Amino acid sequence: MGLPLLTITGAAAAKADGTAIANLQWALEEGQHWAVTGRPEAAKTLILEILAGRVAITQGVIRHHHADDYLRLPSDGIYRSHHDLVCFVPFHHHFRNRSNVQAFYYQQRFNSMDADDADTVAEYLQRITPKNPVVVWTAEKAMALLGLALLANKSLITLSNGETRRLMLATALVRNPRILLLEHPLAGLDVTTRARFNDILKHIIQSGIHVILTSSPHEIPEIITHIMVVDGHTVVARGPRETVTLPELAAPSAAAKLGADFQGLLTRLLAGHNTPVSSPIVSMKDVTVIYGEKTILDNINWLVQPGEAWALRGHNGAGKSTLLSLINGDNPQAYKNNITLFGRRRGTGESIWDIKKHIGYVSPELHQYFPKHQTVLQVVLSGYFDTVGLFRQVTASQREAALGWLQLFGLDGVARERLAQLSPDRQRLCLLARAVIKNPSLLILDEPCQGLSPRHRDLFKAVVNEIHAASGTTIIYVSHYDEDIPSCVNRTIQLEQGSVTACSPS
Ligand SMILES: Nc1ncnc2c1ncn2[C@@H]1O[C@H](COP(=O)(O)OP(=O)(O)OP(=O)(O)O)[C@@H](O)[C@H]1O
Repeated sequence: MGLPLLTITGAAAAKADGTAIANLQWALEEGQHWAVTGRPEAAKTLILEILAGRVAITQGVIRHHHADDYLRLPSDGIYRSHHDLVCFVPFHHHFRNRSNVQAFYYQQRFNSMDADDADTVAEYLQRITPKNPVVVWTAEKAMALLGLALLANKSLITLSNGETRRLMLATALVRNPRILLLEHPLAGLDVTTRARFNDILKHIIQSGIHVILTSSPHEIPEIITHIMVVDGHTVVARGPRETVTLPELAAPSAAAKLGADFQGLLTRLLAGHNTPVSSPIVSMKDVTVIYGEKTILDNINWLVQPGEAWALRGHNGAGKSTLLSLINGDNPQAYKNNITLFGRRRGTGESIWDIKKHIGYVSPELHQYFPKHQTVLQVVLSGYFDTVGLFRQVTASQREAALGWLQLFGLDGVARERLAQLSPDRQRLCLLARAVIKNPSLLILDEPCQGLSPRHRDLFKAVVNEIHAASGTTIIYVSHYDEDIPSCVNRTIQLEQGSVTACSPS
């Protein structure tokens, strides 16, 4: 047997938020494909970041034998490094505009004019020049595998969350790596794509790529041959799949319960709730959204009464986020439609702030575009003002409430860290605290649990149940996973290709 592709001996690394890995010993042999599972989420990601060279190790050695032949190639004026053959697909993605000077902003996709400033899917993929001379994956082949061919001429900024996740994977393939690192590749994908994912991986693996991914224990794709289990700062088990005992799976709890200590804190935080709204929260009549030639929402009728809790469901690209953008004031097409929010018809002189003051909101897009330079405490406090970051003075009681929410979500120890220094799952918890802090009349939770550990997911579901019960808050909840949906959600609206295909109870 030849040398392993990769070896790690005695490696240690740490991040500012306390995430750390100590004494990592590991080898990747030819033909092996690994899942990193266990907890916390951030430590699993840290292992991928170490392998990707994104976080430097402070002890130990990593050897990249997989790149030995590549590094011996004539340089031809190209700077070669083993990094050229390792591709990391993080949970978050950052596309830039055509001139590469500016990151997108999060409402930009709903302003179709701005879409011209972005590459199309095909342009973006064709622009990638792999350094690896062995090219297996062209843009066309990657688009075909990931069901992106129909989206080839779409502007990047207009893609839905699930479509974007698929594009990120295609981007990595077109770089033709030998080792592909995938952070929670299934998150954000709809049920059908998740079911196909093992097949997608099979094609990738058959092309000679070695896959290492992070995963929850119950979602490890069949094709994965080896498992590494993380607990805290260390790897507690690793080896062939059949020999590794998986960490106990958190039972998906339909009605997760809060511990007694949290219960008292939450009751205090929910005291002094918003004044109940009597008119319908949302009334949509024949709502249609068209971009260019494409109808994104087609004649939608939907009535949401105060205190109702809805699941908004549908495949990737069905139109869920677009529908929500009409409610939270982010989409200018709301004016052309017959939409009444909180008793006031859209387009009758109200400002977007008049709408947003009633709404607490979180979504993958908000997370992706949220500026990360402010502190965790500032980010949570910004929820009072519906601004993306804090730009105002706050009162002592607002500050106290923010610290209370941070305590509830286990983030009080990092209140003064910048958001950027937190792992994505903790950033998400911070944005969830931001969404609920003002006790809004309407909570719009678009894939709120994406990237959370089962424990944090259950905590958040319990919080939502409690908010709904104690405050009569209206809830609209989007998720591709049944187990992510809190038990208080008892109504469903289903979208397919922009049309309502089911609404229950009707
Ligand atoms: N400005 C735009 N121009 C053209 N197409 C757009 C625009 N905005 C959204 N779309 C398209 O509309 C469709 C619906 O997108 P939307 O984000 O609402 O889907 P979604 O149901 O939220 O999907 P996901 O589950 O992946 O988040 C997608 O195919 C998307 O590419």
